[in-house]
Amino acid sequence: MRVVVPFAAEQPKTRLADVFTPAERRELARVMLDDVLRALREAGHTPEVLTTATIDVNVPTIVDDRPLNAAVNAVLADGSPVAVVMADLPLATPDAFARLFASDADVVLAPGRGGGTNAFVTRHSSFRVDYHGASYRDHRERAREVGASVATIDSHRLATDVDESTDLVEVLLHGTGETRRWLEERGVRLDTSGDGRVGIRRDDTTAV
Ligand SMILES: Nc1nc2c(ncn2[C@@H]2O[C@H](COP(=O)(O)OP(=O)(O)OP(=O)(O)O)[C@@H](O)[C@H]2O)c(=O)[nH]1
Ligand SMILES: C[C@H](OP(=O)(O)O)C(=O)O
Repeated sequence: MRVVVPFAAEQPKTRLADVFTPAERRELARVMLDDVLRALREAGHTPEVLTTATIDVNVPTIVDDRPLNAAVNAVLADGSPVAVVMADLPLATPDAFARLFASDADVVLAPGRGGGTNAFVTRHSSFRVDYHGASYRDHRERAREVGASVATIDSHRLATDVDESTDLVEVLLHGTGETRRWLEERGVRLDTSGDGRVGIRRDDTTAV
């Protein structure tokens, strides 16, 4: 099955502007992409990157500068089974991906924290994406509308996409790949000083 990884190459991770400079956000996006590609390869897949601009990466790329939905739906228009896996899932492991691919439902969804769709498999030629907002809920409805059977994968590792600074807590606690190392090298640390949830701070800046 084709496995396609959408990647915003140019101004990624804008919701992390309170923690990282634009250059750091590009680096972070790339190191997360590399972690995802490594886990997919170790799970036995041959991923392709669907990127908004040319990047130097040792897997096949499709360059498409249209918005996310248009670019992914152009891939789905082929009608063949395909998996779409977001590039910002640094906790993803081969075992977590194996669960995604093990289900034989027509549409298999891995929801993200906060309502998104972090990965899916479709074996139904009419299924199309409608990302943003509560896209997990929207994708379930879309799948049902086209008569597809639907399964949901309950996985902390696949549900953890890195959008906001609080998501970095999960990477520092549970990461096993390069993204955790990259964060630690840049002085990103757990902040356990508060009474409530653990946060993050940077050694070289004020707490965030
Ligand atoms: N090909 C493609 N991929 C995209 C596009 N927008 C986002 N992505 C990818 O889709 C996944 C989820 O996107 P977001 O969480 O919105 O990531 P982002 O756009 O880098 O972050 P924000 O600027 O904070 O929204 C990530 O793998 C992105 O790299 C796009 O327009 N085209
Ligand atoms: C693309 C979007 O990602 P999020 O903004 O939820 O990370 C979604 O999954 O619908």
